[in-house]
Amino acid sequence: MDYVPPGTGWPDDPATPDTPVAHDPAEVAALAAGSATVAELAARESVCRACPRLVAWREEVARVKRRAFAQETYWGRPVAGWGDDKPRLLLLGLAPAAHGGNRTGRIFTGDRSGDWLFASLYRTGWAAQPTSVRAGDGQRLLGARVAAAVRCAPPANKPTPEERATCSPWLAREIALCAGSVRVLVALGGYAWQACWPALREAGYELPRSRPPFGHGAEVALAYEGETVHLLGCYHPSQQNTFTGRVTEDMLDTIFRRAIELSA
Ligand SMILES: O=c1cc[nH]c(=O)[nH]1
Repeated sequence: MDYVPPGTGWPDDPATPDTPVAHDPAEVAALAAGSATVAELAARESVCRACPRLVAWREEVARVKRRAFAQETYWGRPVAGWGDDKPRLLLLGLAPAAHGGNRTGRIFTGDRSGDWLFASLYRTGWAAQPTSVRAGDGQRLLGARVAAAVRCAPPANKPTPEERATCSPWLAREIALCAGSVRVLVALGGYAWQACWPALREAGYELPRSRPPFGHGAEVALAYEGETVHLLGCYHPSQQNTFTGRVTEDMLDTIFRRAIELSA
């Protein structure tokens, strides 16, 4: 087996061997819509097999592994959202990294982007620890939740438009299940900014007629059941951005401090 089968004791595995599996986009939509809790949603999406290219890639990466992690068992499955079930802050990324979330089973955990992200969340009071290295490491998000627009690690970090559309009901349902408490959403990168727009509409948010351009510090006021909710843009803390100085620690901290102000 090139991935962790459900129900075999992986810390935080939300699924059991009986969890229903989606094999095509229609099943994704039905199972996502029928999920009454974030735990149920996480269980269902964590065994999804609807995108053949992504299933093949996530399992191939889990079989071949990176040399540094050769002794580890890779998760090799879709990576659900993670954190507080009733968050004030919802963070949205692109997709699990091949040797990050696809290895550890927890989004942004065990990759360089996550090192930057969790350090900033810790400095600004949204995380209990400055690092997130593996499921069961004691990390906790404090009033925050992190999810990815696409739940499986994609080849070259680039999901196809069809894969994004197939995965969208999982994202939309997670946004809907958290909407009662969320005051601020942060899109980490332009991909998440684009992907969250239809998912927010499907989740019941009122959006401006046209989507404003993505930028670091961009702010859009949305409404959910009469309450104002803020969408913030933040450059993705990818190695490409952090190596080149396009994103600095201060820039990330500024966004998460702004999220505190807006969610107070
Ligand atoms: O969006 C994401 C999620 C995890 N790791 C990344 O590098 N990007």
